[in-house]
Amino acid sequence: MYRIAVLISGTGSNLKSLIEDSKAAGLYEIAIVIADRNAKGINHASENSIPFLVLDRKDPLLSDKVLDAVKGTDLVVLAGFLSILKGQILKEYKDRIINIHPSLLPQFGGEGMYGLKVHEAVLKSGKLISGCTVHYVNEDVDAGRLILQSIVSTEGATTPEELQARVLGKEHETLTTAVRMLAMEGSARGMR
Ligand SMILES: Nc1nc2c(c(=O)[nH]1)N[C@@H](CN(C=O)c1ccc(C(=O)N[C@@H](CCC(=O)O)C(=O)O)cc1)CN2
Ligand SMILES: NCC(=O)N[C@@H]1O[C@H](COP(=O)([O-])[O-])[C@@H](O)[C@H]1O
Repeated sequence: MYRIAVLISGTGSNLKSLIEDSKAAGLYEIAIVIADRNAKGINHASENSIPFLVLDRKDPLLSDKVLDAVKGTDLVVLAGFLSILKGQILKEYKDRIINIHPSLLPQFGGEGMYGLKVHEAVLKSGKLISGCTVHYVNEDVDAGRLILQSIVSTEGATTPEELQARVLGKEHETLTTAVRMLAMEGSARGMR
């Protein structure tokens, strides 16, 4: 079975959709959930008997502790994870860490661009469309190869919260689709 680790920092709605999809699809299982703070989303793990680990985002060894915890998994999924990964994990898990970002990268990404800040910037820009992006993770924030994008209209969205809610709904289907694709590809490779 294709095993994934899911990393969170917040409410975990993307984690929740991955938990539901893993049960529905049977293509992958969530081996561990890791938070870099006492995130509400941990409740989704505990309610589904999924092992979880809470780390400290201020810990200089955070990335190394994440690497230790994800060993044995096939894919690491950053689902609202707000710490920047550094060092050995990026080498050992090259092309095996993905992230979901709430804009159409390369626009509105990079250091400092997370959560509502992204949607504020999109609305301020006057763009008629926004969306979300699943991409590979490398040492440069939000600069890895794109995997999947989904588009939403910004029409009628007057607050960042309204746009966030619209984009978040698309994130759930986009992230689960991307994970299914990688799980099928990984399982097929493993069969060769
Ligand atoms: N090596 C990488 N690590 C991470 C990436 C990445 O592409 N490469 N993506 C981020 C997720 N992300 C956008 O999708 C992102 C997350 C956080 C930040 C940011 O500026 N964070 C603040 C701290 C915020 C907090 O802890 O509350 C900061 O670092 O000062 C930007 C983009 C995940 N990791
Ligand atoms: N740059 C990273 C970033 O902004 N990630 C965003 O954090 C939210 C987490 O929501 P969730 O905890 O409900 O899944 C999501 O909107 C995700 O795109």
